[in-house]
Amino acid sequence: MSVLEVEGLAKAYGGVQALGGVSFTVGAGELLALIGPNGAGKSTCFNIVDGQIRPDRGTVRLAGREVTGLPPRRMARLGVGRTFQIAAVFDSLTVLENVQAALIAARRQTFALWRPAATIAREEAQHLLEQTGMADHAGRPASELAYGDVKRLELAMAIASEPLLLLMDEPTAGMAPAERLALIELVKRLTRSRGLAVLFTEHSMDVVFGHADRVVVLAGGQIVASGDVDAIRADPQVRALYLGTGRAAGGRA
Ligand SMILES: Nc1ncnc2c1ncn2[C@@H]1O[C@H](COP(=O)(O)OP(=O)(O)OP(=O)(O)O)[C@@H](O)[C@H]1O
Repeated sequence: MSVLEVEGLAKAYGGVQALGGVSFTVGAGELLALIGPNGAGKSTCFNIVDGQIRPDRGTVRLAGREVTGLPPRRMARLGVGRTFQIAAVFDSLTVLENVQAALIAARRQTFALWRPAATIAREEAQHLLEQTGMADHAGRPASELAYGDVKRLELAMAIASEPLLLLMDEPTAGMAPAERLALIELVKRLTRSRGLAVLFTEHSMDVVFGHADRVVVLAGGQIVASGDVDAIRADPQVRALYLGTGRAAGGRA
């Protein structure tokens, strides 16, 4: 059974058909890239899957259960996590405290008065930092981190809630090429080791073609191609779509 199954998703804004009937699945342990030119409908698709907007038509199923149109809080509780282009970490907390806060929020725990906050979920937080290669930074304020480390911290926080599905909006935006590849390799390792399903948007084609298991290409709200990276790379429609952008297979100029 797929972790995420979307079928016939459609959404119009006034006269603009942002999505015109989109269907795809993401399985456990799979890294699926959703790519396409600006305005293709990627964000609309993400926003439907995490409950921020309701589709006009179509269904969203999570682990076999229909969840179409549920609000974001319910989606989050059912196992949909999301990271945004702009990292959402607390600058004034340490790296470890940020992950502790994410664990506490995920469990809807409150700070027990008789228990110092610093001890709550400390070991699990440390474990998550180890898994994301951030253990050496545990005691540093998040404000001091380099950008690539902020993204790794954000990833540790995102998996703290043990999502079934993680949506990642351009996870490597603003990173240097080597850093981009290191981050997506980490995402892929976590995807495999945790059996996570990851759906990500990405403008860097080196990231997509180097690491995605499958790619879905959207244009004008429709899927124009989907398949493994070799099939997508060779697809004449995809090549035509991206030709003239100055990159081998697309991307923001
Ligand atoms: N709230 C909105 N109101 C009106 N039109 C919208 C709204 N959100 C998106 N659109 C339109 O729907 C279409 C799809 O937009 P969407 O943001 O989903 O594309 P995208 O692939 O995420 O683009 P980008 O790569 O630029 O983020 C575009 O034509 C966009 O202008």
